[in-house]
Amino acid sequence: MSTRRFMVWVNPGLTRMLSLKRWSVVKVFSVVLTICLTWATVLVLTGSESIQRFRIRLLPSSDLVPSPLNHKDLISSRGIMNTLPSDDELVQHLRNQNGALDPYLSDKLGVSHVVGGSSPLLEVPDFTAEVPSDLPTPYRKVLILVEDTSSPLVLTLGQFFGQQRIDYKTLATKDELPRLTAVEDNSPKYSLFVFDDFVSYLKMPTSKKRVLDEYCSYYRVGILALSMSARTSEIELFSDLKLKIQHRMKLQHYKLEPSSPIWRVGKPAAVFQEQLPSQEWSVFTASHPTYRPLAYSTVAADWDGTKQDVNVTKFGCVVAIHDIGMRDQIQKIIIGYDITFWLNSIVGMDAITFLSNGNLGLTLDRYVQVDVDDMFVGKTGIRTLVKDADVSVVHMTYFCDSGCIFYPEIADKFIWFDHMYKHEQPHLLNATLLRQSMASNMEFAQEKKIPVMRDYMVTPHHSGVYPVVDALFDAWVEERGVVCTSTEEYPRYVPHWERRGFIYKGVMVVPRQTCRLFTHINTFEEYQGGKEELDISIRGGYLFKVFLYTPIMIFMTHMSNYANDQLAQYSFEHVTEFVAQYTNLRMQTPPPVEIAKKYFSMYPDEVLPIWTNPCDYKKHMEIWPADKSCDHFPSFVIVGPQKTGTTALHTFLEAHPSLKSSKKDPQYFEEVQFFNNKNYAYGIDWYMKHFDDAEKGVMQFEKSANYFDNEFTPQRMFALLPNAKIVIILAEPARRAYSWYQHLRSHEDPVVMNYTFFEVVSSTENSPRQLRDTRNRCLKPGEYATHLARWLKFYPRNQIFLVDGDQLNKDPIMTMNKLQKFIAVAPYIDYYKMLRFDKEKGFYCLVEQGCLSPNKGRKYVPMDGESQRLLKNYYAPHNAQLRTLLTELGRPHPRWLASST
Ligand SMILES: Nc1ncnc2c1ncn2[C@@H]1O[C@H](COP(=O)(O)OS(=O)(=O)O)[C@@H](OP(=O)(O)O)[C@H]1O
Repeated sequence: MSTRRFMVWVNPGLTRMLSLKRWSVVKVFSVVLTICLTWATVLVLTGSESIQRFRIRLLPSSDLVPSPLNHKDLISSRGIMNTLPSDDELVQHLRNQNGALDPYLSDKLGVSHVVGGSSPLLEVPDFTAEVPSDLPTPYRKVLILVEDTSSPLVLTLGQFFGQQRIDYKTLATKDELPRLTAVEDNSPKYSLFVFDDFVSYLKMPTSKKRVLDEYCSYYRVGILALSMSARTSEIELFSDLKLKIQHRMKLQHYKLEPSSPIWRVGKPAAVFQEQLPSQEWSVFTASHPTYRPLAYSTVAADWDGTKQDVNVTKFGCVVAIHDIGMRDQIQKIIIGYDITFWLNSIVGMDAITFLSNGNLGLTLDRYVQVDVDDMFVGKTGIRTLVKDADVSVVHMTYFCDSGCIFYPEIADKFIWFDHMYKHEQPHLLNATLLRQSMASNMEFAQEKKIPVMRDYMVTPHHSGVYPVVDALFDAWVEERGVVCTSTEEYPRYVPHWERRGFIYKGVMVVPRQTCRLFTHINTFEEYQGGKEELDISIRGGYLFKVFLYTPIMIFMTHMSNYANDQLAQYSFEHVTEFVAQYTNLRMQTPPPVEIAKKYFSMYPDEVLPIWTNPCDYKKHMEIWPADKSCDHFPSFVIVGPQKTGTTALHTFLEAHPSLKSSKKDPQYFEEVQFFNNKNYAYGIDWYMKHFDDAEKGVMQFEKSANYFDNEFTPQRMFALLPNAKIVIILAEPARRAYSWYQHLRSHEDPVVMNYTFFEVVSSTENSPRQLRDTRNRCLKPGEYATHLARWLKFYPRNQIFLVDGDQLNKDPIMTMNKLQKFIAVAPYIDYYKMLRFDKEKGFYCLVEQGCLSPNKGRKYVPMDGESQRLLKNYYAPHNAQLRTLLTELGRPHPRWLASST
C-alpha cells in the first residue's frame, strides 16, 4: 500500500480533490474505518499504518489563493504594529506552545501553564514579577456576563464552552457580582471572565468593575469579550482607551496575525479567502502599543456602510484585538463578531487558553475512528461494490446471513468486528438467544476464515448498550472478551456535546459522534440541504466543529455512504483536509481499544455511569426490554440523615394502605442504599428489583438514611428520579450525633467501644486516624445546611419536604398528616387513629402493629455537659447557615433550631 500524495486547490466555494482513488481517500485522511456488518463485517484501517498513509501536502498559501492577503499590508498604520516573525521563527514558536500545553490540559489541574507570555516573539511586559509566587490557580470555571439573559448569545456562548467541556456560569451584567473567591479557603473561583458585549464591561459601575479588575490583575485572569452590536452609532470612540470600534460591517477574508503569542489551535499561515457571514462585524482601530491585532479582514466589495475610516478600507481591518494590559495589567481579547463563526471559534479557543494561563483548553490531539455499519447489506443497486474500492487495497465478497454480499478476497485486508447474526436488537432477545446469535456470527467468520477483532463490538440501533441490557454485557464479556464499544445514547442523543462515556461490567463505552451520514443517505441530493449543506458542515460548520471541540471522535457511517456518491469518503477526506489547513490539531487513528483507554484516561470521572430514567426519554424506551417497567421506581424517598427517626417515619408510612415500601433487603433491612455506595454500579435493574409491579392507586417509596449527606446521591438520584419527592428529617444535630454514637456502641463497634463520646467528638487532626474518621462520621451528617444546599442544586425546592425531627418524636400525628398532603396520597388517613403514645417506650407506636424494635428509642445516659458545650459551638455556624437557608426558602424553622443560638 503506497503512501498517496495529492494536491488540493481552493476556489472561493469549494475544495476539490484531484486524482484520488476512491477507497484510499478515507485512509489517506487518517480515519480509522471500522466496517461492521453483522450480517456483516468490519473493516478497520488502524494504527501506525494508516498514520503513515496520512500525508497531506498543503500548498503554500500563495498557491492556495490567487491573490493572498499580505499580513504586512493588513496592519493598521495607527500604532498596531509588530515585527513579523520569519516562517522558521513562527514554526518554532508554535512548537514551543504545543509542548507547553500537551497533553490534555485538564490533566494538569493545579499546574499553571504559561502560554505564550514568555514568547520571545512579542515583548509582553512580564507581569509575573508582581505576582506572588504562591498564587493559587483558579478553579477551572468561567464566569459569563451578558447584557440580556434571554439573548441568543447566551446560548451560543454556553455551547462554545459546553462543547469544550468547560464549566461556566452565566449572569446578567446588571446583577450583583458573585463572590469571586471560595468561602471556605478564599481560592479564586474563575479562570476567565467573558462578556457578550465589551462595552458592558467598560460601563460596569465603578465599584463592581474595581472588584473584577483587581481580581483579574492579581490572579492574572483575563477577559474575553465580543463586540458586535452598535448601540447608538456605527462608530464608537473610546478616546481614553485610544480605541475605536466600527460596527455593522460586511467583510471578506480572514487572516490570523502570526506574531501573536496566543496561537495553539489556530494556524496563522492559513488565509480564508471568502466572504464572511453577516453584516454585523465590528472592527478595531487603536493607537496605543497595548493593543495587538489578532485577526484581520477586509471590507466586502459591496459594503455600503460608513466609509470614514481610511485604515479600514485601505489597509484591511482588525477583527480581533488583544489588549496586553500595559495600563491595567489585565489581558483582554475582543472579537468583533459572534463566536459561532468558525474562525472566531478558533480565535476564541486560543484566547481562553491564553487568558487563563493555560488553565482552560483542550489538547491539540484528535483521535478519530470511523466505523462502517452493515457494509454489504442494502437494496441492490446502492450497495458498495468492488468497483467502489481501490482494488489494490480492498477486495470484497460475501459474508453473513443469507441475502448479503461478501467478497472473500477482502477478508485479510480489514480488521473485522461483528455484532448480531441477523442484526437483531439485543433488548428484544433473552440471554440464550442473544448468545446464540453472537455464536452464529462468530462461527460464520471462522468458516470464512475472517480474522475477527474481539476487543470492540457495537449493537444494532445502540440496543442494549444504553440503557444497559445486562445479558448483552455478560455475553460480551464472558463469550467474546469485548472490552470496548461506542454509543450515541449515553446519557442521551442531544445535545451531542453532552454525550459521555462509562464503564459497565468492564466494558468501556465511549461516546460516539454523529456525522449525519445515515443509512438512507446515498447521494448528495439525499443529504439534508444537498451538497451545499454538506460543504458548509465540512468547511467550518457542524462536522468541522465536532473535530474542533472533540478530542476523541468515533463516527458511524453506513454501507450506502461508501457507494453511490461516496459521501463518507468525501466528508472525511474534506473535513480532515480543512482541519489540517486551518488548525494545528494533530489527527491520529489508534485502534478502538487504544481510543477507549485514551478516553477514560482523559475523563477519569466518567468511569461510573450516572443512570438516567429510560421512562423519561422516548428514544430510550424504544430500546428498553419490554419486561422492564417504569412502575419499579419510587414516588418519594426518605433520604435521612441517620438517627433522626427515619425508621419511625418509614414504619408509619408503611401502615398507610396506599403506600408501599421497597422490598426488604437481607443486607440493609428496610433500606435499599443504591445511590450512595457500590450498589450503584450494579445498575438500575438491581434498583428496580427492590420494587413491586404497580398496583392501582398504590405509591411506592424507599428510605435509606445514608443518602442525605452522601456527596454523589443528589445528582444520581435526580438523574434517575427527577420527579421524586424528597423527604429530609432535621433533628437537633447534637442529639443526632449522640444517638449515632450509642447506636454504634450497641453494635460493639471496636472504635467507639474504646472511646467515650467526648473523646470521639473532641478528637483532632493529631488523633489516631480511626478516631478522626469516627468523629467525622458522627458529626458531618449534622452539618445540615451544606447537605441541604447540595440537594437544592438538583431538586426544585417544591419537591423537598423537611420534617422537624423534634415534632416527629413528640407529635408524629401532625407530621404524618402534613406529609400525606405533600406526597398527595389518597385516601387521606387520620393518623390520630393509628398512633398512640406508649408510656413505657417513651415514643409513639402504631395502634395495630405496636412499637418499633428495641433498637429504636434506646435508653442510655444523657450526654455529658462537656460534650454538650463542645457540640453547641461546633454546630453553631452550621445552624446559623441553616437558619439563613430556610429563611431564603421560606420554610419554617424546626423548633430546636429556633431555640438554639
Ligand atoms: N416512634 C419512635 N420510636 C422509636 N424511636 C423513634 C421514634 N420516633 C423517633 N425516634 C427516634 O429515632 C431514632 C432512630 O433514628 P433512625 O430510625 O433514623 O435510625 S437509623 O438511622 O435508621 O439507624 C431513635 O434514636 P435513639 O433514641 O437514639 O434510639 C429515636 O430517638
